Amino acid sequence: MDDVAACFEYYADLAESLDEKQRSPISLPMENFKSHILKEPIGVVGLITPWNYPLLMATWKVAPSLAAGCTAVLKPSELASLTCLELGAICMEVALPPGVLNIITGLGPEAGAPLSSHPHVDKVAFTGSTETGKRIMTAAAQMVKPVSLELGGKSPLIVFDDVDIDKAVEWAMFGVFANAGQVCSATSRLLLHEKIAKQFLDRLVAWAKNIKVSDPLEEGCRLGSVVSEEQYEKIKKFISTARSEGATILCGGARPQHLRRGFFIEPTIITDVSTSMQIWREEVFGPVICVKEFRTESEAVELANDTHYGLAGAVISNDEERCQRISKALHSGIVWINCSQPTFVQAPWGGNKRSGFGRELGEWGLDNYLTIKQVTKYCSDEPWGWYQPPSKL
Ligand SMILES: NC(=O)c1ccc[n+]([C@@H]2O[C@H](COP(=O)([O-])OP(=O)(O)OC[C@H]3O[C@@H](n4cnc5c(N)ncnc54)[C@H](O)[C@@H]3O)[C@@H](O)[C@H]2O)c1
Ligand SMILES: N=C(N)NCCCC=O
Repeated sequence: MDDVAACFEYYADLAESLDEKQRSPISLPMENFKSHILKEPIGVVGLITPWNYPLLMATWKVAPSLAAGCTAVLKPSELASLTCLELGAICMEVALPPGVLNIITGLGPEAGAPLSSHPHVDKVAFTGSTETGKRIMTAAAQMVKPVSLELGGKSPLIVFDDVDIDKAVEWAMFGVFANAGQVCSATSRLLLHEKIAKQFLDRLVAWAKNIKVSDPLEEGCRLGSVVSEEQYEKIKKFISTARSEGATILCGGARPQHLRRGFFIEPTIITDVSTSMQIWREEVFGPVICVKEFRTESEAVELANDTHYGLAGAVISNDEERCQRISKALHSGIVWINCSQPTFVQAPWGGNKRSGFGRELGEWGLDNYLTIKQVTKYCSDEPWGWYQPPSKL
């Protein structure tokens, strides 16, 4: 909730500085022309959002689109619509003019799809799965409608042999067990330098077993249930497929014994993974991490980039130059050094490859909802002189 409020405050400030930036001049090579730009709202925007962080994901779109001067139609996930409806109630309370923010609930094909194909919706901003992203892009293409897509990921975390093991273990856990792993940028592929792999995994298992798995309303809870039965079954299937493909479930993999009800899954660590396995290639969106070892920096980078996704990547090492090299080498929109997941409204957020395109947050998040117009004026008293004037006989 703090992040939601901070996001609205941040874009309220950017809306004001946008006014100051209007009419900024473009320098031209001819003196008899003057040019400036106008940043204008793109129009009516369709905002389609997922169920993980349901209000925050909606806010990342609602706040900048309204700050840009757009009107918006928000379609939250059918699995988690209530906080967005509450946002609507707050907008009414603060007298946002009717029609500026519209919220429609419903299933994707019924309530979401019409936004991507509607001729009066000028842009669609989508966060969700890669499969749905493709559908939205296809529908929008028929109208040549711009889209921005924040899709899934299978982000790597690379740990070198010069680190403080316990500190690195904690970031590895935060990277994939926070929010029960239902985080698009979760660092769900752990790459360990072979020299520390055994020691690291021993510590990781010990820390993971120490996580309090409970009803999130209980004091000290660090892992709650996943969102739905469907998601629960999907995650269990990923784990059983990994096992049948020959991987080792080093820890977790099942329902915690003390929780008979609810869609709870233990923090799960999977080793003996090969790059052809499903668990290495596909997004789980659950508290499941898979592990591989590497020997050299170039091998680590190659493994890290061995994915169709490109949302985030992380590296933990005490060698600053190595971290800088790896930041450049990773094919992702976000790189974390010596941490995983911290997210700031000021910094751009988004992916490459099948993790989508476009950037949310920061000034880039506002640009998503603006279109740029050039205004160019001829300011000489002389005629243009390209054609011969008809002779005045
Ligand atoms: N990159 C990011 O910033 C980010 C953030 C959060 C979640 N995600 C991704 O979201 C996914 C999980 O969320 P999900 O299960 O809600 O995704 P989803 O793609 O199933 O649904 C997302 C939204 O799209 C709607 N939708 C479904 N079909 C549609 C269609 N044909 N046309 C228009 N809208 C349609 C849904 O109703 C929902 O509101 C994961 O893959 C995750 O990685 C990405
Ligand atoms: N740390 C935060 N707030 N992460 C949000 C990640 C959104 C993607 O699912």
